[in-house]
Amino acid sequence: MSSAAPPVTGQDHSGPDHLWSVEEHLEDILATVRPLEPIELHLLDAQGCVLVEDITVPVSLPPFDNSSMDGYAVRVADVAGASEEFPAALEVVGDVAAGQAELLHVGPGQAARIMTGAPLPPGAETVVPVEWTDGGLGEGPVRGMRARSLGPEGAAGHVHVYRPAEARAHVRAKGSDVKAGDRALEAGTILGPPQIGLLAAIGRGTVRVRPRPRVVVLSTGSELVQPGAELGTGQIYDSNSFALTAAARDAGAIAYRVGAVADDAETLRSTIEDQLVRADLMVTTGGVSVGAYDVVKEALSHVADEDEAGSGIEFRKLAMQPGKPQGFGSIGPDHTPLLALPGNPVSSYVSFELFVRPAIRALMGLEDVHRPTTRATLTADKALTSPKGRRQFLRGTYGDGRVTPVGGAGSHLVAALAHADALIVVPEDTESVEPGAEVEVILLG
Ligand SMILES: Nc1nc2c(c(=O)[nH]1)N[C@H]1C(S)=C(S)[C@@H](COP(=O)(O)OP(=O)(O)OC[C@H]3O[C@@H](n4cnc5c(N)ncnc54)[C@H](O)[C@@H]3O)O[C@H]1N2
Ligand code: MOO
Repeated sequence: MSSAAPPVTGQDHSGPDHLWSVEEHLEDILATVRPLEPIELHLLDAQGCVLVEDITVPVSLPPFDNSSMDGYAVRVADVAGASEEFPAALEVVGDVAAGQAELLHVGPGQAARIMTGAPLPPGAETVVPVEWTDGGLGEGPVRGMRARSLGPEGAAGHVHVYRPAEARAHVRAKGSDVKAGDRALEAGTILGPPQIGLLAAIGRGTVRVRPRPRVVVLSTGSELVQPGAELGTGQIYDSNSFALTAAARDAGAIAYRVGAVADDAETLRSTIEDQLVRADLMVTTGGVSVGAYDVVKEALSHVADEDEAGSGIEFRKLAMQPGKPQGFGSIGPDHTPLLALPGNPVSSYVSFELFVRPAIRALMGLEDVHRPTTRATLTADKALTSPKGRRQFLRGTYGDGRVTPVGGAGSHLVAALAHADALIVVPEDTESVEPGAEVEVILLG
């Protein structure tokens, strides 16, 4: 609709017709949003969070030499040259099980039955797997040990060993994983399942991380009905608050969905005030364009705290499609950032991906706040068209270096959005893209 060129940073943004570029709006948001203060969290509560401390290993892993096989702990010389024809016959002095505190001593001509993970008993130099022995049964090689409850005699008597073993075979050395004093994890690490596993393995119960931001999602519109209820004339189901709450969780936030608020400025203002207590970031949808019932704009245009420079919500137009009308600023005593997204479902989702997701990830202290992008060859029946001066984000499916549009450009097309896994980016100065052309693609993961 507009032929305005993408604005240049530093130019006057004050005019109502000024179109902000996607980058300018995002820069503005990211300049405002600061990482949350670190807190100490239990390991599972810290999943997905950024570590803010270096973690040093207090105790080596493994903490002691232990067996990697169920078998017999023996001396190397006692099994040297052993074969099926000429097995080594050893006296079994007992069992060493994982977690057993009292250790047997293995002397010359002796063997201790040992379980995976159990400490190598003093005197023993190596482990022969049970499959290389007769398991004490005297009937040739066995496939495993009999359960202790079924065959308690297995911990005594004699065992025939059919193969030799080198020193420390099937032995996991103390400290072979990490040593006491080593750096286990560095500050800045994102705690995924393996990192949480390592922290637990070295005995850490809690860690200092930046917490997940609490994001409150609130939709507006008197036409909106909660899914599951009956639709009246002129009503539609509230899908935005569900999509965006899910998207906020997917981005790493603890997200709270507030049911749709009717188009009444006073109700909206008080609902937002009530919600501020549990919000590190507020997201609203709808009510930001130029209609007579565009209540978000009406309610939030004048919330600036006169004592605090820079507070308040500013409504602006962006050189993008969908997602042209946007509001951004801070609100309440703690200057909680608030993003007011347009109501059209695809517009709100695309806006979330471009602006809210990076804000959530910045609050988490993540370095890389953006979705991955790639270049792909456009597969389509006909050329794509895009309004001049607006960066267009079309929905598509991506695979094998190719991207195919799904549905059209309409910002009401939720079904097509549900079948897309990528956004096709058509730059501001491009009005048409031919099939076979290379395009930029944002991968939605
Ligand atoms: N005269 C003009 N009209 C419009 C303009 C404009 O520049 N001049 N901009 C258009 C664009 S672009 C957009 S985007 C929308 C944004 O409108 P609002 O943010 O005020 O959103 P609403 O009017 O409240 O709703 C728009 C549309 O989306 C549906 N909607 C809203 N909330 C939900 C929800 N939670 N779940 C599902 N669907 C929702 C709503 O029913 C409307 O159909 O303005 C254009 N108009
Ligand atoms: O720009 Mo609106 O967000 O197209 O639908």
